Amino acid sequence: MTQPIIRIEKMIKKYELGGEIVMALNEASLTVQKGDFVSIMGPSGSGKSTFMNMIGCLDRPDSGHYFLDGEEVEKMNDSQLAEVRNNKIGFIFQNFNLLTKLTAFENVELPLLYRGVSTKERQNIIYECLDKVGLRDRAHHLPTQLSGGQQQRVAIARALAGNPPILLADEPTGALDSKTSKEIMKVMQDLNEQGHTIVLITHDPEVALQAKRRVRIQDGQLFEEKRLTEVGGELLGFDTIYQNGNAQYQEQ
Ligand SMILES: Nc1ncnc2c1ncn2[C@@H]1O[C@H](COP(=O)(O)OP(=O)(O)OP(=O)(O)O)[C@@H](O)[C@H]1O
Repeated sequence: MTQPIIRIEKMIKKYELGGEIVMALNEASLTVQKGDFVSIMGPSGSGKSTFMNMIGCLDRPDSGHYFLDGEEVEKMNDSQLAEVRNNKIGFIFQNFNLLTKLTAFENVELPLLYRGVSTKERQNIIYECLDKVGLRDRAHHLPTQLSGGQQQRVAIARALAGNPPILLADEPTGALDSKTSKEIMKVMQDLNEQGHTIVLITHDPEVALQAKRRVRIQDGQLFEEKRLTEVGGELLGFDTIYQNGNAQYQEQ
C-alpha cells in the first residue's frame, strides 16, 4: 500500500476566548492519498480555517500528529516548515491575492523569481501553468482587465508554478458567481486528473459534491461521507460514516 501524502491523527487546537476554552480542532483525523481530491465542508465556526492552517503548516496544533509525505511535521523547525510551505503546497485563496499592477504573467512569475529560476526556464514554466488553467491568451493582461474567474485561474497558475504535489484551496469559489464557480471546479478536476492532490475547503455543498471524496467537519472533528449511488453509478447523495471522527477513505 502506498504511503499517504497527508496523515493527520487526533489533532487538537484550543483557543482561549474571554476566559472560555474553544476546541477549534477536537481530535481531528484525516488521511489523504496521492491523487485524491477531497472537499472539507462544514458550517461557520466548525474549524475549517483552523484545519486549513494546520494542513498548510501555517500554524502549529497543541497536540496530535501530522505526517506530510512521510515526514513528521511537528519535528520540523521554522525554516523546514517554510521549505514545506514553498515546495510541497500550493495555496489558493478565496480572494485571489493578486498584485494589481502586475500582469497575469508577472503574478505567476513571482514565486519563480523568489526561487531564483533562470529567465528562460521561468518563461517555460509560466506558459505551462497558464496553459493548464486555459489562460495563455490573457498572459499580458492586468488583473483588473480579467473576470473574477480568470483572476482565480491566475491565482491557481501561480500556485502551480512551484509544481507542488498538493494544492490547498480555501473557499476558492467563495467570491465567484455560480457559473464561474463551476468553471473553476472544472479547472480543479482537470488538475486532479493531471495528478495533483487537491484538498478544498468550502461551505458550499454544490462545490463539495464535485470532489471525489467529501469530508464533513463539525465541532472540530472530521467525518468521511460515503457516496450513495444507484445501479448505473448515478450519484444520489452522501451518508456520513461515523468512525471515531477518523476521516479515512475506504473503497466501497
Ligand atoms: N484566534 C482565535 N482566537 C479565539 N478563537 C478562535 C480563533 N480562531 C478561531 N477561533 C474559534 O475556533 C472555532 C473554529 O474557527 P474557524 O475559523 O476554524 O472556523 P471556520 O469553520 O473556518 O468558520 P468560518 O466558516 O466562519 O470561517 C470558532 O469557534 C472560532 O471562534
